[in-house]
Amino acid sequence: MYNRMHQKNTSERIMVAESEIKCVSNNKSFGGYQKVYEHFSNALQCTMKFGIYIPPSEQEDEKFPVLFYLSGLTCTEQNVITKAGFQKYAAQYKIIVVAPDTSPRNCNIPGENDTWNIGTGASMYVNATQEPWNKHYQMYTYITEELFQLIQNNFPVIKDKISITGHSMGGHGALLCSLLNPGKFKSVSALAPACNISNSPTLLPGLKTLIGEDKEILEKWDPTFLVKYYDGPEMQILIHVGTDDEFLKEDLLIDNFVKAANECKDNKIKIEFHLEEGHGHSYYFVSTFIEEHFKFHSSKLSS
Ligand SMILES: N[C@@H](CCC(=O)N[C@@H](CSC=O)C(=O)NCC(=O)O)C(=O)O
Repeated sequence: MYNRMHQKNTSERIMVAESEIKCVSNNKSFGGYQKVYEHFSNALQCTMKFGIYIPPSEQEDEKFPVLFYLSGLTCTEQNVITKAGFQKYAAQYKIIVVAPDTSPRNCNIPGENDTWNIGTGASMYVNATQEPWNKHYQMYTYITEELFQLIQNNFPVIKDKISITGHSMGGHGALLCSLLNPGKFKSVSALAPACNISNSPTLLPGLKTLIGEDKEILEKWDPTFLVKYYDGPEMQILIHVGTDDEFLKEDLLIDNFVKAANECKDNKIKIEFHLEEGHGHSYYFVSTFIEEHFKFHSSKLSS
């Protein structure tokens, strides 16, 4: 099956236990292939797309570590694969990069497309409990179980070498998935992450829509609350953010996360924080520092 991954045509269909995945685009890039697949998600009960970059291989059946990249509000799988310029580093460090979409789509939920920070493109990477969102908005399960397994079942993956990163709401997602699953990810990093979602004026409306208003429940999905009680293996977290990031002061609340991480017992959380002069929130910032994140993850994935 691995060899089929490098076929030039895009009509390949790969049968998996859960559902068929279909390659809908395939572009050669830095010796590897940037592909986009489409499949029906059982967790989300809708059709989803994900990007996957397969690095160049030197021998048949070569397997690679994996980096999940979670994107932010308004994104699809396309933003990072067309704007971040990561393929050069994924090829250099021989890492598969998985770029999921940011939410279920076309679920016919009233209001799903009304605003940029609620519903479509705004899953907050949580499992919704509120009707009617809960039938489809199970993005935490999609990322940490369904897609996590699908990638291992269908691509040349080294199964215990999987890391996670993300930008903005996706940075929140990367911190959330790693803190709730101690040891599942070899490393975690984030670019301009939303660290304290239950206090973020921009992200809280989308979160409340999905899981309600109960403060205790909101905090269960908030990395700044979770990190205090983290009791897994020691975790080093690389974070970059720009001084001119429009969301820095009111929405990202990175200082709250760092303060809470310092309260974690046995000092298990070590944060390498970079405040970058003059940078904003966009993919011009992401593409500037993405190489640092590949270097960081490569050092952990190869250990
Ligand atoms: N309000 C604007 C800005 C939206 C925006 O900046 N989205 C960021 C993520 S914000 C938190 O997750 C982003 O990644 N945009 C995609 C891109 O390609 O820049 C709007 O409505 O667009």
